[in-house]
Amino acid sequence: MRKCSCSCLQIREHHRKLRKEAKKRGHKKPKKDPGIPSAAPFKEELLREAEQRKQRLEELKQKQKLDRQKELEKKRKLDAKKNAAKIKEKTEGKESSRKSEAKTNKLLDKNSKKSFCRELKKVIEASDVVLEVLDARDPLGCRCPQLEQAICSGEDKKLLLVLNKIDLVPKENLEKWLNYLKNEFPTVAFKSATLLKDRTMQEKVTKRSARIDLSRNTECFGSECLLKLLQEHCKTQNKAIQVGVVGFPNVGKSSIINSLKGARPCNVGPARGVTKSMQIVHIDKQMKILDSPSIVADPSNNALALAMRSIIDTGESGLANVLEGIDAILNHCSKQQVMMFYSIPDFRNTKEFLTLLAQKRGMLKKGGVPDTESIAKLLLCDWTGAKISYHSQPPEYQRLPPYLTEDKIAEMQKGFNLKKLEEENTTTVTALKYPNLASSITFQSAGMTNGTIEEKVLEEASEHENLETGEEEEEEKEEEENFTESDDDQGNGEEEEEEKNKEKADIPIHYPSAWRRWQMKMMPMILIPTMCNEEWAKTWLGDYSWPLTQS
Ligand SMILES: Nc1nc2c(ncn2[C@@H]2O[C@H](COP(=O)(O)OP(=O)(O)OP(=O)(O)O)[C@@H](O)[C@H]2O)c(=O)[nH]1
Repeated sequence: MRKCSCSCLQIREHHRKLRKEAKKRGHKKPKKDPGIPSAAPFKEELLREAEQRKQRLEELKQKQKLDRQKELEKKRKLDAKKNAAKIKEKTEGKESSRKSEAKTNKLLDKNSKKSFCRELKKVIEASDVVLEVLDARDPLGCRCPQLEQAICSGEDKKLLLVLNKIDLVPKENLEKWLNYLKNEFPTVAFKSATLLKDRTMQEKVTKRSARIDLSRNTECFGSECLLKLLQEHCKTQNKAIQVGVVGFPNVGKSSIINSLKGARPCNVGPARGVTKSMQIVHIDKQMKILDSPSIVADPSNNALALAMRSIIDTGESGLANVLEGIDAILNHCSKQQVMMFYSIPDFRNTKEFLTLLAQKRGMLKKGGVPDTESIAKLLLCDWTGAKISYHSQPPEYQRLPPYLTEDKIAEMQKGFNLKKLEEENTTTVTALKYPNLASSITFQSAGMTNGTIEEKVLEEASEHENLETGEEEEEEKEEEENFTESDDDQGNGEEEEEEKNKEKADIPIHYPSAWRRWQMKMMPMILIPTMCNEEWAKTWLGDYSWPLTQS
């Protein structure tokens, strides 16, 4: 008992202390709402009202909560929209930069095509004799009727055909072609030296000669025959002559010049379009040889001609052309032979062929995906390069092109010792090793390839293209504008609604306490009768009733 009374006292003492300290700090306890006195009239009504008000308050709170949630959702949506817009801007930026890149590429392409034309024209105009270089694997496909016509129509110009890369076709096929071509223009069988000695090469050769036999690549065939032919013509002319070397890309123009010179003054490579401008090479006092950039293939050519004879853009934008090119090549070859040559199983289409080949050669992208694009580019280079052996057959019936009459043929042959040429050709043919017919892929030529010789033609084509691309761009712009306008309209409507909701949510709500509300309600009931009746006032208000009663 004692213990308990002691602890009670201590607690009371503690509470007193706390109250004292609070008083000192001036902190008063908040007054409690006394509520409605139980004797008050209309109590139940007031309580009901209070209940209703509570309910309304709850509803309002709920509504405000919902509004806030809506607002948050809208904010989130807006943020998402902004982010999407940013991403779109970025991608559009990239796209536009890609577009501009493509445009510049196109421009470069156009400019280079123009300069190729210009340089080729210079070479043709400056030449007394023009050598049209043909790839022995598809001689007809390497002939350009526009070029031949331009030379035939010019006075005192001679045109010779040089059948290059004869080491890549079967002997019997080569002979057939020589017999066919000699009926139109004097033709020289040729095999260029593909690995010519310069200082760096000599070092390599001495180091590696023990292992690799380079004689096949360093030796050239037909150069003596060609040089003799040109020198004889030079004698008949009684002046120094200039010999232009022309042809489609990769036919071996520069390699022929290097072989004639016995050195490497001209750049050679497996890529197309290595030579970009006219290059003069002095053979002797009487003869200069002019290297030229390739003939620009006309876009109106069929897919095969474009694949084999044009400088295809191997960038991203030109990928479709590369695949189309491979497709065209495969369609013009014997499938069985292609399968044998590449040692791959049967394939249904070009894509499958490229996939199989990429897998076989280990050309894989990240995750082991076959790199079909790279293998396609490589193949395209291979088919005009220095390795693959394929052959096409000359047409059964020889039909002369319209610009080539019998008289013109005789005129072109004049001044050349054709008998000697034939003899020299046969010695060249017999001196070389050839692939056998079975191992060489049979290829179906697409015929002569149209080329663009005149710069004017290119300009007209580019103007036409510009007009088309301009129209396309305008259409794109219009579409974009329509899209953004409709987007803006939607956005404005939503924003207005949001603002209205915000205004509604911002209205402050003050709720008086229950006691205050009771007072307010009861005030007129007390005041009106007291103002009218002195007795009532005295009983209700006592001494405070005098100002009311006096008035
Ligand atoms: N097997 C073989 N390959 C050759 C022969 N002549 C040229 N080549 C190869 O063919 C490819 C193209 O040779 P280029 O001399 O650069 O051909 P181009 O016509 O000057 O090429 P562009 O300058 O691009 O027009 C090179 O890889 C040469 O090594 C040849 O007689 N036999």
